[in-house]
Amino acid sequence: MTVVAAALVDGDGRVLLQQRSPGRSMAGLWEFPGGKVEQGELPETALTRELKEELGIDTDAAHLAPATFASADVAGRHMLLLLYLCREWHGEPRPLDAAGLKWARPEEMRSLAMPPADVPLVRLLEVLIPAF
Ligand SMILES: Nc1nc2c([nH]c(=O)n2[C@H]2C[C@H](O)[C@@H](COP(=O)(O)OP(=O)(O)OP(=O)(O)O)O2)c(=O)[nH]1
Repeated sequence: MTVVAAALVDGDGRVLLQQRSPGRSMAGLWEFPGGKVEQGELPETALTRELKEELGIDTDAAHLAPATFASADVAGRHMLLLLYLCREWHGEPRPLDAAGLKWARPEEMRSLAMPPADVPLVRLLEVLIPAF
């Protein structure tokens, strides 16, 4: 399965995380907004769709910059997670599909419970989004 996710970065270098809702796999963990790419769908189209569904924001594929990826087994299935950086969007993110939203500096994410596949991604974000 291919999963696309976004690190939405604000003007202070903070990244938006959402908390997985009760009843879902990995409930309570903090993840990057996104989801599964559907059959025949372009990854950027899937991510734009997921960001609209989950956060109510509008994004343009031109503002989705490929950042890194994770390759991991999730519940017995292979998952390839493509992480994009996004610094421009329209609208105020709302938790339409999540238990909550949180803006966090990459170094703050180390103390948050996140899916195992996300841990190496966070290390890279610390480099990509320097403190200022
Ligand atoms: N959106 C997102 N998904 C992630 C991250 N890390 C990670 O392992 N995943 C996994 C969780 C899910 O298995 C899958 C994302 O698909 P989804 O969000 O559409 O999955 P879902 O909860 O509807 O379905 P399921 O896993 O309960 O079957 O990728 C992440 O940072 N963001």
